[in-house]
Amino acid sequence: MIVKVNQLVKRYGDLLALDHLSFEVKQGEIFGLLGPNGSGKTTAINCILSLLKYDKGDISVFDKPMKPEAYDIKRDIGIVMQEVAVFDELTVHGNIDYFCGLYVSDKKERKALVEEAIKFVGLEEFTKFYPKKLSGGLLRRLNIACGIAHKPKLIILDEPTVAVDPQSRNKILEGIVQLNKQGATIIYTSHYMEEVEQICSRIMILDKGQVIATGTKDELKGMISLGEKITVETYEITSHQLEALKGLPNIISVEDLSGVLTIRSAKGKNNLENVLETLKREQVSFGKIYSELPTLNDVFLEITGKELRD
Ligand SMILES: Nc1ncnc2c1ncn2[C@@H]1O[C@H](COP(=O)(O)OP(=O)(O)OP(=O)(O)O)[C@@H](O)[C@H]1O
Repeated sequence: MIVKVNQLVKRYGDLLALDHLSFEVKQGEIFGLLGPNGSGKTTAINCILSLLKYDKGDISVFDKPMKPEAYDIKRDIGIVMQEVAVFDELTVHGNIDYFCGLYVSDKKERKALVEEAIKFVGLEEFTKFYPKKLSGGLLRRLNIACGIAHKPKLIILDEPTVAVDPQSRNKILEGIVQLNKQGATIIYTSHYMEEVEQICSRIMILDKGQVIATGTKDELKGMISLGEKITVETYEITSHQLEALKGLPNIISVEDLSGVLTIRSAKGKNNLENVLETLKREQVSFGKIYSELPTLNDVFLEITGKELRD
């Protein structure tokens, strides 16, 4: 096991930030930690890294107990924290070389690793730039290069795409998948469900320091009753017509919000076909109609009763 967290409890004064949290990260996974702001993601990461003292529980990394002085373990971990942490006095190249140098003393080996990291995050044209001259997205990419240049076995990224432009965001996500393909196990925290769905092989959903659910995205979606969400833009709909839709098989709910119908149905075949037939039969005039599968937000909503997004 790459990481094992057992019954972790962390309090900040009266606030219970982690409430008997247990989970495991296996070799080769991109493990997603998904939760709204304040759910305890950063606290969990800081405990795993022994940056934070906790009240109860055990943590092991690479099957060894994790402690503040476990330098042999720390050497094989790459960290990309939420806050960009680079030196303003050093150039892009200088920063990556500095951080890589903390782990790799051989000059020739380090030179190759630094070059590779620069190429990897696509900062070739900016190697002589100082951090202050970089855009937010490029700065994040530099932050990532500093965390991964020494080729760690475990890479922990805490919300690396917050406030990043779409181009850099895609570059970062592609890069994470690439690092994983090259053999690194990844822990990825985010409150963006789309990103987590896109890249993570397994996802743990956190809320108020507790595990809400864990599984692949399909397993998580299979845990809820919602199977499909059909949206219909109607011009006008009578209560009789609404009742006809509500009476269809597998329907969970039909909501009418100023002419936009949201029809939620349980897993089952032909939901869209049945809705279309009913609209036609009941002579409901409508514009757009589209069907969507459940998202991780729907999973969160059904389990906790609130939205994942703030
Ligand atoms: N140093 C601290 N002192 C007191 N409370 C804290 C401290 N750090 C975090 N908290 C609180 O602990 C809870 C968990 O915070 P944490 O930062 O771990 O959540 P998060 O899921 O990482 O959120 P975000 O996405 O906003 O970073 C929150 O209620 C937060 O306000």
